Amino acid sequence: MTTLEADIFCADLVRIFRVPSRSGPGVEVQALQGLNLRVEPGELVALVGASGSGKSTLLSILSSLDAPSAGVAQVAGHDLLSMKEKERVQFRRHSVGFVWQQTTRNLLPYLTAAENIAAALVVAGRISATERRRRITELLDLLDVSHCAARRPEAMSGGEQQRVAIAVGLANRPRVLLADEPTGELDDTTSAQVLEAMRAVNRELGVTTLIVTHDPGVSEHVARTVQIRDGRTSTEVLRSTRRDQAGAEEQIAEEYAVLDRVGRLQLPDDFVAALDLRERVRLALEPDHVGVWPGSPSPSDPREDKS
Ligand SMILES: Nc1ncnc2c1ncn2[C@@H]1O[C@H](COP(=O)(O)OP(=O)(O)OP(=O)(O)O)[C@@H](O)[C@H]1O
Repeated sequence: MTTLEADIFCADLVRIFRVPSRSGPGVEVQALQGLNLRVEPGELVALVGASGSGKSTLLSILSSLDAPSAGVAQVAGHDLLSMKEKERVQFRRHSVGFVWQQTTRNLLPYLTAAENIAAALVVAGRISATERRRRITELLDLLDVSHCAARRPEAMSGGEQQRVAIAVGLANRPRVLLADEPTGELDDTTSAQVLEAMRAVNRELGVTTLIVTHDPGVSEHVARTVQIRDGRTSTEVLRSTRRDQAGAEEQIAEEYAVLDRVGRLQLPDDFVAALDLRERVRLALEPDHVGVWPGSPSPSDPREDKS
């Protein structure tokens, strides 16, 4: 296991919440159960999971708002478990940018778009007025919201607010951009525009981007989607484009299961349902793959055919 060059690296990450109870010793909720995730510099990854799967818990840890109970968590070269307060402030100002679902968390309501970006620049350190103006213009152009420069959030659409929020998140040239349900409050068309904007900044600035969402539709906009289930990453879908024999472009989506360090993997729900797999399955090691069959012998089992 190596963290070399990864911009986001989690290994065996565990987060346990202790919930007190008046009548007894209380209960423990294991929100993350040994999560593994590696995101390379410049990647754009969507982390998709149902409600309660651990998405917000992971994002709180990656953004240093919360600390894990055990495991390894590193972002942009910072070790989140050993980080002291001074480093945490630097980390949040310079190494990561954030885009949250609620606009009120992203933008100050009494400032215009340009002033919101200026505020992020000023908080992070000394910057000349000329450089500040240049950076604001550059970011508003990049996110295609120059027309919102002098508007407050209340005078912008939901999609414009989120694109300005991305500009604010990128103001101090972070290595990593973390987005929590950035399209959660938007309709489908506007969501697609915001995701396209994130793709553009990822492509043009090379900023490593992690989008956390419950919306499986996001996976159509990114090359890599990681599924989180029960506090663990379970499967991944990798999308690529290739040319068929006639030279036409075709989109390919391939599903992979995540194998953890001790050899565990989760089968996708639809695979389990299709073969009615339950309780135990039969395994066979073949020269180039592992076969998985329902526990009871079935006519489709190749080993049955041989006998
Ligand atoms: N502060 C807390 N105290 C106790 N349990 C918690 C706490 N925060 C989260 N949990 C539990 O941890 C699990 C994961 O929660 P989390 O909020 O990370 O899921 P999520 O995937 O973000 O869900 P949603 O999409 O609904 O926000 C859930 O069972 C949740 O009830």
